[in-house]
Amino acid sequence: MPDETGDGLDSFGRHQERRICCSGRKLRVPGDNQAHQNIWPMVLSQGMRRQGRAASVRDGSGRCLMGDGADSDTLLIMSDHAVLLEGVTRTYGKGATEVAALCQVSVGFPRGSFTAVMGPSGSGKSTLLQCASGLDRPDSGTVRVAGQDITHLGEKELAVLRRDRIGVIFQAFNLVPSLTAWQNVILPSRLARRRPDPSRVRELLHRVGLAGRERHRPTQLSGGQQQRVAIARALLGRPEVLFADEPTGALDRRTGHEVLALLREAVDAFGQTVVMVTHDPEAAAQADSVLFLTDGRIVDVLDRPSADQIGMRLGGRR
Ligand SMILES: Nc1ncnc2c1ncn2[C@@H]1O[C@H](COP(=O)(O)OP(=O)(O)OP(=O)(O)O)[C@@H](O)[C@H]1O
Repeated sequence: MPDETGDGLDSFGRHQERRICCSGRKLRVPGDNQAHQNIWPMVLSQGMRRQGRAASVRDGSGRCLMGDGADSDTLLIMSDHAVLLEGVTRTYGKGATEVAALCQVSVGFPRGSFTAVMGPSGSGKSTLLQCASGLDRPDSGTVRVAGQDITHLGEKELAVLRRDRIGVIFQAFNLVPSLTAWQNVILPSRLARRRPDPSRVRELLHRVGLAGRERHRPTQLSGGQQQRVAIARALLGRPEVLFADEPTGALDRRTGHEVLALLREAVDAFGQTVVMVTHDPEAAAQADSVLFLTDGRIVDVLDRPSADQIGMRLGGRR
């Protein structure tokens, strides 16, 4: 198949097959002069073009998902991504201080999947999460959440989206200082006019190791405990997508395991989608796939790797 885009990809961006495998739905795409090709729509390596040359797209059972002339946009949406980034670029600063935090990143996170994002410090992991969750705007490219293009949404619409569909566990905890741990956990539900189930709130606080701390205010809690309040808060509403930036970084081993179990359960029992930045190979090994960033670009994806395999990929330190 000729490299028509000049960037190492054929007209269907098919080089992703070589290095991308995941829990996403596998589609079969007919090539020009080849039998049906399998492609993995979960992650599109940066630089993938919309070629729009697929004659038709069929799923594994041969059912036609897409007809003549439809473009790869349709293909991507049909593959049921909870979050989809296409050609996302985010640059900070200007001139001599300019930093390209993300360069043409295209990646899809399938509904009900758990993805870990890894890479060296400054490789763009947090920026990826911020752009994907609508907390930051890319300079170019698009971000879709549940099929909706959020790139140009106003602040009010973004706030509603984040309240109703997205949970974030970020390094800045954003707890309300005047509220107790319990009140902080239920605040988003209250704002969304939902009545939180007290037994679920109790269970979550217990599982993140905060039993007995329900009435403490943030200033009466350690940094790690404050983060755990934020984790319980993000999990309570069972959002469609959960973005977690180093959720276990400040936790002891036992609580870290419990938090990872909660994230895994969110995916397995409730079909939520989790995207988690971590530096810890043990934590990343809980995910369905691990995506590696370097200098703002996706450079590799591993499917269900072990902690040892992840350690090897990071530089053979294990
Ligand atoms: N607000 C900002 N202003 C200027 N530069 C920024 C800003 N935010 C991030 N950067 C730069 O963008 C690059 C990517 O940052 P980012 O925080 O996404 O990296 P990271 O992979 O999450 O790093 P770490 O693992 O250290 O948290 C870095 O070079 C960083 O210095």
